This record gives sequence, structure tokens and C-alpha cells, in this order.
Amino acid sequence: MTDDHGPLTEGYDRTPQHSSHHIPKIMMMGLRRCGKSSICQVMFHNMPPLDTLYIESTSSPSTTVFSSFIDFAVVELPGQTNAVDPGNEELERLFTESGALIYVIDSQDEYINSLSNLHSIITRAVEVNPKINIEVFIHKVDGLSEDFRLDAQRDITQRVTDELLDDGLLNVPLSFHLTSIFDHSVYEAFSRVVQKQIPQLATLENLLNVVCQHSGIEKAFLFDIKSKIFVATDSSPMDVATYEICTDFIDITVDMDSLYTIDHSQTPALKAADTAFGNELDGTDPTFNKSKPIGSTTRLNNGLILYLQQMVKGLALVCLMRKESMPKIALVEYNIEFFRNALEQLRLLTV
Ligand SMILES: Nc1nc2c(ncn2[C@@H]2O[C@H](COP(=O)(O)OP(=O)(O)OP(=O)(O)O)[C@@H](O)[C@H]2O)c(=O)[nH]1
Repeated sequence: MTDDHGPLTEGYDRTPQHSSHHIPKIMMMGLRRCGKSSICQVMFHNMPPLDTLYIESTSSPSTTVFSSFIDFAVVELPGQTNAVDPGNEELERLFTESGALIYVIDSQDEYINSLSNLHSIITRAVEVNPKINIEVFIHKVDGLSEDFRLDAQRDITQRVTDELLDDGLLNVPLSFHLTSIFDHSVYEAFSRVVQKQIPQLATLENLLNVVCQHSGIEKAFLFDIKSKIFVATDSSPMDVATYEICTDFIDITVDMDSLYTIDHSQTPALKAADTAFGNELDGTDPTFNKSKPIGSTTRLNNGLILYLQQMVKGLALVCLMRKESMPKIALVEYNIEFFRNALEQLRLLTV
């Protein structure tokens, strides 16, 4: 499977009939060995972080099609310092087609070269596409102490913004994220990048706020089950521990559910039911291969309830609820059913 940028990475492409030409793109750039392929492999192909040690250097652009609430393609470019050579039309076309450019900086290495490379890339990218979001991943922060991480972030932010100001570039949409593949930081950062690409984000957040208010829910996330990117959350404050518990709960639920999966492809009636639930996209993935959406509930040590319910197209609603909500679970599920219908309608508007 290929597109004109090079081989399509097949593992995450749940919609092979889609060409990546017509879907929004997120570019990934950065110097060699900064960790671009590792991020893609860990996030979209479930590679264990330690196995990234054996990844070979990327020599040509590769694309991973991400199919969730919206479909988009992550285009990873090989590490290079001369990326913005004048007349690089292919790159300019990519800048034009992309909603975001993730630039990965290896924080464990000397980053001066990265910063000058980033500066020339930003200058060219915003000239071609002023709306492109520049997302800087200050990566591999697992090797830095807490203080050092913040120092590195402050230093990099200062240098990048100063240089842009010197060039008169005042309103570049620029964000900085501390990331590592060895914890949840890279998922959170990628989630923030993806959320900015979803035109219906405000509506999704409003819907989640309404569900939380009327159901005794403390915090709710709408997750893409496979990548664990959260496409939206309600407006209550979020902490990393809550996010981690929710993603672990997705893993446990999917693993437990897979233990008892029936092979529906063998039975025409169940296959038809899969189709009705929109689960037929990837027959090899047990998560999306059943007539009933996955769901599960558990109680935490602190008395809070974790509740997971699969919504549309590989998305799951994961909520933290107070235990007082449990007697009213029928009402909660009634509200969640409304949320599911609203999601379905929103999604139909996007396709
Ligand atoms: N400590 C640490 N190492 C990482 C992290 N992410 C990636 N690495 C390591 O960094 C090295 C380079 O990673 P790659 O993903 O191949 O880097 P790349 O940017 O794709 O490199 P090119 O393909 O040459 O452009 C590998 O040994 C990874 O294990 C991280 O978050 N923390």
C-alpha cells in the first residue's frame, strides 16, 4: 500500500479504501535519531517503547493513516538539515495540506542545531500556510530531572520565540510539549495536537460537559481506543494520574474482552450485526469485531467508579464517577445513549 510520499504504514490504516490525499495531514519533522519513528510506532502500532532501540533510520517519507472521529494522516519525514531548500515543491505541498507540524527535539542531546533547523522550517511553513499549528515536542525528557525538564522547556521556548520576533513573525501558532515514549506524556501531547484538528471540538466538549453535569460524572474522556489519543474531554481540570488510570482501564477492558471474543466472521448473522455497529472496518482487530460494543465498570480504592462504554467508530467514553451515581446508573446510561446519538450525528456531518 503506497501513496506518493512513500509506503503507507499498514498497521494503523483501518480505512484502506481511503487515499491519504484527501484527508488532513499532520507532519512530523526533526533531526536524525530525535525519536520521530519511535513516537509513531509506540502510538499507532503498539510497539513496546524498549523495542524502539532497534528501529532503523527512516530514509523516505512514510504515512500512517489515523482513522478516528476524524480521519487524518501522520506524515513522517526523514531527519535532515536541508529540509527547506528553496524549490522543494513536495515539502511546500505538504505544508499547504497539513493542519499541524510536529517538530521533535531530542532534549538529551545538544539542541542548538535543532533550533536553527526548526527556525528555518517554521519560517518556510508559515509563509506557505500561515494557519499551520507548529507543535514542538521536547522529547526524551525521561532522561532529565524534573527541574531540568522545565529549564529545557523555558530555554527552548525563549530561543524559538525570540528568533521569530527578530524576523517579525509575531502570531505563529506555536505550542511546546514535554514528551517521552516511556510514559503517558507523548499520548497527552499528541491528543492536544489532534484536538486542534477537530472542527467540532467545542461541540464535543459541550456535550461532555452536559453529560457530566447531569450524571454525577467527575471527569469524562472520549478516547480513540486503539491509539489512546483522547479526542475530547469535559472542562473540569485534568491531571496526569486520572488520564493514566483511564488509559490503563482501556487496556484491561480490551484484553479481558478479547479473551471471550467470538469469531463473528464465521456467522452471517453476527457479521451483519458488526456491520450495523460500524465494526467491520478491521476484521483482524478483536476490539472492533463484536456485535456488542465493549463496556466495563470498576471501583477504585478511593471509592470513585471508573466506567467505560464504547461509542461510535472505535471511540470509547471513559468516565470517573462518584459512588453516589451508581444507584442512578440507569439514568447515567440513558444520558450516555443520548451522547452516543449526538456523536453519530456529528460524525455524519463530517463525512
Ligand atoms: N530515552 C528515550 N529514548 C527515546 C525516546 N524516543 C525515542 N528514543 C530512542 O531514540 C532513538 C532514535 O529513535 P528513532 O525513532 O529511530 O528516531 P528518528 O527521529 O525516527 O530517526 P531517523 O529515522 O534517523 O530520522 C532510538 O534508540 C529510540 O529508542 C524517548 O522518549 N526517550
